[in-house]
Amino acid sequence: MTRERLTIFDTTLRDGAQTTGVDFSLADKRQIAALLDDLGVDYIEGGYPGANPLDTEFFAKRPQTKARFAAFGMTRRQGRSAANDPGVAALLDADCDCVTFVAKAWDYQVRVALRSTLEDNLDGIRQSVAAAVARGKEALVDCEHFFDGYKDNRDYALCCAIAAHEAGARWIVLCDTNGGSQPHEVERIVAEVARVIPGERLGIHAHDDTGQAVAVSLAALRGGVRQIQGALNGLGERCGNANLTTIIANLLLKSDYADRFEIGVTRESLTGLTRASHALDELLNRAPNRHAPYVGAGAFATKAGIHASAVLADPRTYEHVPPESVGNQRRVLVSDQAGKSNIVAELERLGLTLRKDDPRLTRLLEEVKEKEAQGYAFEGADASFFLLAKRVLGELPHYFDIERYSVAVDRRFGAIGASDDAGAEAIVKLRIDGRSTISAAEGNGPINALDVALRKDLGKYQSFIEDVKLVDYRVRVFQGGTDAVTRVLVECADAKGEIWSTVGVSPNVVDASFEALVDAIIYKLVKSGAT
Ligand SMILES: CC(=O)SCCNC(=O)CCNC(=O)[C@H](O)C(C)(C)COP(=O)(O)OP(=O)(O)OC[C@H]1O[C@@H](n2cnc3c(N)ncnc32)[C@H](O)[C@@H]1OP(=O)(O)O
Ligand SMILES: CC(=O)C(=O)O
Repeated sequence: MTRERLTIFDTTLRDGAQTTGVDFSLADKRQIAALLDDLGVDYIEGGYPGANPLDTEFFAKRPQTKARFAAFGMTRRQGRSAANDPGVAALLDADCDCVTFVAKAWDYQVRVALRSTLEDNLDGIRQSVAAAVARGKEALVDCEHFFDGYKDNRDYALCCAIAAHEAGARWIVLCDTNGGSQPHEVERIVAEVARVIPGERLGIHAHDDTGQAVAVSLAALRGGVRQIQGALNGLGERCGNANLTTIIANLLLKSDYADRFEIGVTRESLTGLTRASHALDELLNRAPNRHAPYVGAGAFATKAGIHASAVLADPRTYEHVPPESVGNQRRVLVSDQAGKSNIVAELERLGLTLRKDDPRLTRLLEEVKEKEAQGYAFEGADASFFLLAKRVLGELPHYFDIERYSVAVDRRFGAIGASDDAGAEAIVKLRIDGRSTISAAEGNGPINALDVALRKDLGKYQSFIEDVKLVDYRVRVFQGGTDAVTRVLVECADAKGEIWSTVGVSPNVVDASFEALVDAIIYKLVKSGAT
């Protein structure tokens, strides 16, 4: 059966720039465009030339993409002709393949927001589209508030869409701008519109204000649209746009869509989806959403013991698609919810083999549960779990003893006009092979000072840890109040790119940090084969 071609339109660089807390640089925009192009989307909406210097500069030297490159902006302002509107001129002059005009499609918005007449708005749509077509650009019209408008004044909303179509727009995009529409409404309305304008000219642009933008987009597809708009990781105004990361995976992996439709993203490039999603977060300096469908670290993570034992028998018992299909991976977590199956799986991932009937496994599981009850969390500290397992198995080499450490925090208040000065000093005393070493270090804070002092002189082991870098440090205080227990998670990396996490727990944040730092060093020594 031949499949119908479906068009994917990405607006990460335009609507995504309207996300609270997102502030793209020019370099970010270029990298994101390349990321999207590698993925295989059909259109990349680059931004709004003329609205701000960044977007104007971005369009002055457009990225070279296989995807069609779109400039976004509004239809001509009221009281002006399209030929005499600097905003429209900036769009027509922009180095792009197509222009997306945003146009009001709800009579109430025309009256209240534009303070214009219904006829002038229609004329603005016609003139703007015609001007783009005359300049040899493909035109798209985002019919803003289309669904709310349709429910309020069906005829006017349709007139806007028809005006765009008749003026020569390639795509008429029905927008759920306020994000309040329900999937069943959208499916019905799209099916009605598709009786007037062919579905292969219709698109959907949905916002996620009811948490249903993906469902709304897929409902619109069932209703008849053949273009889906969205943004990577669901970036966008307010609660975001339809999450293209999720939509693309659904379209390729769910047979209802995959059997009927073909998209530019291939099954092969789908295996880069998790990487692309995380690369975007990295550029934005945001932690990836662990719970994101398909690409989150938790999307294929199994915590419950009962699930783990089934997943080990056959992953399909608790996985709706194979994690590799989207470039993600299966994880079986170790925690107080674990059974022996979780432990066996995690040990195996860490390179340790233990049979399920080995009595040491029972001891290890008991230790895990006991430590978790004290506040440890091994789920995010695989290296500490590895060391615990090695200890229980009697396989952990003894490298050094810690005799003591101390830390002093110092703050000097400057004279008027001079700046304040804050810092910390730490001393760490170790015994290695019967010899005491004492190291002192300064740092910008107590943990930094301790970290530097601990790694300053490890005697014969020093060469094994030279390339260790602390890359993340997180503190969680639980049980409230000043007598609370503190959990510290530390993430380290080495020159080979290996990353490992350790945990420390104590009522004292410095002590918890020291425990996690020591585990991080011992893990590196074990992994390096130091004896
Ligand atoms: C649904 C969406 O997400 S649309 C996303 C739009 N994106 C953005 O707004 C981000 C970039 N925007 C901007 O930088 C600025 O708003 C600009 C440069 C476009 C315009 O700035 P200003 O000229 O200062 O106008 P301002 O933003 O205050 O108001 C928008 C104006 O456009 C008019 N307008 C809004 N939509 C349309 C439209 N589709 N067609 C014609 N005019 C429109 C409004 O009536 C208002 O007119 P007014 O200035 O006569 O009151
Ligand atoms: C065009 C657009 O971003 C919207 O209507 O939501």
